[in-house]
Amino acid sequence: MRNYRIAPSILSADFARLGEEVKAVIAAGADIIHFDVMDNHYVPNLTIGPLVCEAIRPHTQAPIDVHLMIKPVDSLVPMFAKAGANIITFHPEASEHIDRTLQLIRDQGCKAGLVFNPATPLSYLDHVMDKIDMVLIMSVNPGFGGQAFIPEALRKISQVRARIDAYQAETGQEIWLEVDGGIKTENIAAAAKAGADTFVAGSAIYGSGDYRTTIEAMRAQLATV
Ligand SMILES: O=C(CO)[C@@H](O)[C@H](O)COP(=O)(O)O
Ligand SMILES: [Fe+2]
Repeated sequence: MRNYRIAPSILSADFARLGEEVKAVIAAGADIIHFDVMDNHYVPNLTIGPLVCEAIRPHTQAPIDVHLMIKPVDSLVPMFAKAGANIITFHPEASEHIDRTLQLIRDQGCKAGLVFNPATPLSYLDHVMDKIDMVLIMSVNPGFGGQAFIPEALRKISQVRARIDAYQAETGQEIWLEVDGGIKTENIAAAAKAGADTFVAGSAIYGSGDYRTTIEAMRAQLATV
């Protein structure tokens, strides 16, 4: 069995009690905090920035996984690194110089990743695998929590899994494969079977009455893969 990681998206948390909400999901068995940044430009929604990242940082030792849905990208990277981000991912269409942005994230001491919308081609991976710590496959179009999982994402996850395994065999470099959007207890095993190892879930966890029960149910599903 792979080493699976569950990453609740705080987009569906109670923003008035964000520190407690972050602690609660980690205490309930989650591994990573997923932090969705939207700019009302690259995506049609507006969320949170580095100040909020800095505010939640003292509330957990778990990695903070910052998903940037913003354009341009580079100016905010050092601000999020300073605010305590551990992983920073961005959408390749939103960066003028993808290699430079990946390097900038690593230079700031964070893990770097590329995010693929449902219609974004995987060819963006072609010449930058050496600078990538995580690939994030969107299983919804970015911008909102609570959307339905797009099944075609499974095929894309399988294709990325094959690329990662081949690259890892050749170089030894570890690359995580995250899936984001519409992940629930009912479909998490399918995403794992396709090759994902890190699972973002916002509404399915924060919208459930009992975070621990939901995370345990997800892990039980992962144990069947
Ligand atoms: O990046 C995004 C949406 O753009 C996600 O991280 C969502 O916040 C996940 O929410 P659910 O689909 O799990 O409710
Ligand atoms: Fe996200």
